[in-house]
Amino acid sequence: MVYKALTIAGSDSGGGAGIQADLKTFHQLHVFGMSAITAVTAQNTLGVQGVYPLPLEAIEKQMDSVAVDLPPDAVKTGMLFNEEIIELVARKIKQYGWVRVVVDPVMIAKGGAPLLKEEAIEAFKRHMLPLAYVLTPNIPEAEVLTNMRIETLEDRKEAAKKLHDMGVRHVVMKGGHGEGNELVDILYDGEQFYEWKSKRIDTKHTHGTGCTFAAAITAQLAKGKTIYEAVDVAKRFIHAAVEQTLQIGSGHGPTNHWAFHESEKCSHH
Ligand SMILES: Nc1ncnc2c1ncn2[C@@H]1O[C@H](COP(=O)(O)OP(=O)(O)O)[C@@H](O)[C@H]1O
Ligand SMILES: Cc1ncc(COP(=O)(O)O)c(N)n1
Repeated sequence: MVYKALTIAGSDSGGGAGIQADLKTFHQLHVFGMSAITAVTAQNTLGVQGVYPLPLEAIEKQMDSVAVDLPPDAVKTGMLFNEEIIELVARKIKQYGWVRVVVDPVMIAKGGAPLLKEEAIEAFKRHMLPLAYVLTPNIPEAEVLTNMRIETLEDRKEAAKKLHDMGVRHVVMKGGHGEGNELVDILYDGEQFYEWKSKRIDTKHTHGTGCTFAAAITAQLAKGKTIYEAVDVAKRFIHAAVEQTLQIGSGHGPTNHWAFHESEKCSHH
């Protein structure tokens, strides 16, 4: 059986985040990767040098081409940039009845460049949250989406509940932006909280962590795994990718997309 996943996201010329991170991650997890590019970014480990959204027609055609011939088993969205793209992508997801949809609320690149326009945040909330089988905010993104300050673990749980009330089926809040040596990612399914704790690795090479993590969840969902199993593999995937960093570029380098596969060779996920 060949499982297929589609990523609807921005291109990162530097290869560490966006479409490139998603496809590399799908591939490492043995899922056939497909893409609909929303915007092209000129980007490297030092920052974002240019953002070029694609015409709506080009985005729509890519989604149509994939949908009619290569129906995906799971879908991921990343950089959506503006209100028009958000509305289009939401409309097409509904049109094709895609259910296993992982929405990564990409807002700003590590260096501060906006990947979602501020005036598009309301549209994002309105159109994308109800379509999210899984939403994967980091802490600052969860703060923007819920209009609340998140400091304690209790705050994170309260924000997760709010996001669930806003239409998200499963909230996976990432703890990379928290404090301390221990890092906690949480999952809320509307009833229960689950936690994944790990050691915070001391590195500046975290470009693309969010994309890679959400792509790993998407790949596992494409294979029919439960959300819990999917987050479990994604957590191990990103931990290996951050731990065995590649040391390329002179800024915030990418994660190592092949580290997980190398460390778990011969096992089937
Ligand atoms: N320094 C780190 N050491 C280990 N895991 C990390 C580190 N930074 C991020 N992660 C993991 O990478 C994923 C993305 O984290 P986060 O930084 O919160 O999101 P984003 O990359 O979207 O800002 C999470 O699963 C988080 O636990
Ligand atoms: C095209 C594109 N999409 C997303 C990100 C966010 O990356 P991160 O995973 O580090 O939050 C990025 N830098 N570029």
